[in-house]
Amino acid sequence: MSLENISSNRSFGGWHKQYTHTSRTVHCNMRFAIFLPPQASESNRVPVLYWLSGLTCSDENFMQKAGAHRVAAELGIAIVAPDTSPRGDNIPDDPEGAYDFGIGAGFYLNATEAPWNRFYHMYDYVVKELPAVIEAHFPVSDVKAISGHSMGGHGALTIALKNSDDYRSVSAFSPIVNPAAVPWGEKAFTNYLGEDRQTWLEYDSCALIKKAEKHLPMLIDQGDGDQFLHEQLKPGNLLQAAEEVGYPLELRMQEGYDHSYYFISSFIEDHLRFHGEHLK
Ligand SMILES: N[C@@H](CCC(=O)N[C@@H](CS)C(=O)NCC(=O)O)C(=O)O
Repeated sequence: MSLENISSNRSFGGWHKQYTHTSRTVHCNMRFAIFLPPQASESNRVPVLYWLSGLTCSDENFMQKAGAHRVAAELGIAIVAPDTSPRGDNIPDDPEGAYDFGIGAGFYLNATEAPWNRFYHMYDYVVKELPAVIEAHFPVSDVKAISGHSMGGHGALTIALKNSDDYRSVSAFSPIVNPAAVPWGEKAFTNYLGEDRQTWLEYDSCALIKKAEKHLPMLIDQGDGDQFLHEQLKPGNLLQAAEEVGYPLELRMQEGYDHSYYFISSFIEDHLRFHGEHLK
C-alpha cells in the first residue's frame, strides 16, 4: 500500500500533511489529512482522534477552520481527517448535483443499492482501511477516539456505538442523531440502502444506543441557533433514547451558536481535552 504525500506544513511544532492513496474499500483514490503533534516519534507512538466532517466537506475544512492543532500539539494527540465520500469523475453522484447526497455526502455507511454499492463504503473505509493505513505509515498507536460534525457527527456516533471496543471516547458537534427519521437521512438511506427502513436502523444512533452493550464516554455540543436543529438534527431524540437505557450522554446546548465552523472552533478545545483524558 503506497501513500502519496501532497502537502506538508509545520503547525504548532508538529506537522499537517495531506496524502492520497488507492482505496481497496471505496475503489478510488482517496485523500486524507493528518496532524502529527511534536511528541510523535517511532519511540513514542501517539493516540489518534479520527474526525469525520459534514456535508460538502473534504479533508480540509476541519484542519483549516477548527483551530484544533494548538491543543492537539499540547496533548500529544494525532488527528486524522478523511474525505466525506469517494470522489472522482467516475464516481456516481446526485443526478441533480445536490449537496446532501452523493459526492461529499457518503453518510459513513456501506451502500447496498446500485450504483452506489460499488464505491460508497465509507463505513468500512473509516472503521477498517483507514486506521490500518494510518497505523502502518505514521508514528501512532492503535489507541483511538472519534468525533465529527453534522453528517460526520452521525458517523462518529454510529461507528463508536457499533465498535465500542475500538474507541476510548466519542464526541460530536451538531450531529444528525436520528437519520432514519429526518429528511437528510431519508434521502440518503433510501438511495444507499433501499426502501426497507429496518436496514436503516443499523446506521441510526437513536436505535443503536438502545442496543449498546458497552458505554463509552460521549460528549455532544449543539448550538441552539443552528438552522438545521429542529428539522434535521433533533438531539433530544438521542437524549431520550440514552435516558431509556441509562447511557451516560452529556449533551450541551450552546446558546446562540449556529451550524458553522465558528461554533466548532469555539468548543473544539473542550472536545480535545475530553478525548485527551480517555486516550491516556
Ligand atoms: N450547503 C448547505 C449546508 C452545508 C453545510 O452546512 N455543511 C456543513 C456540514 S453539514 C459544513 O461544515 N460546511 C463546510 C464549512 O463550513 O466549511 C446549505 O447551504 O444549506
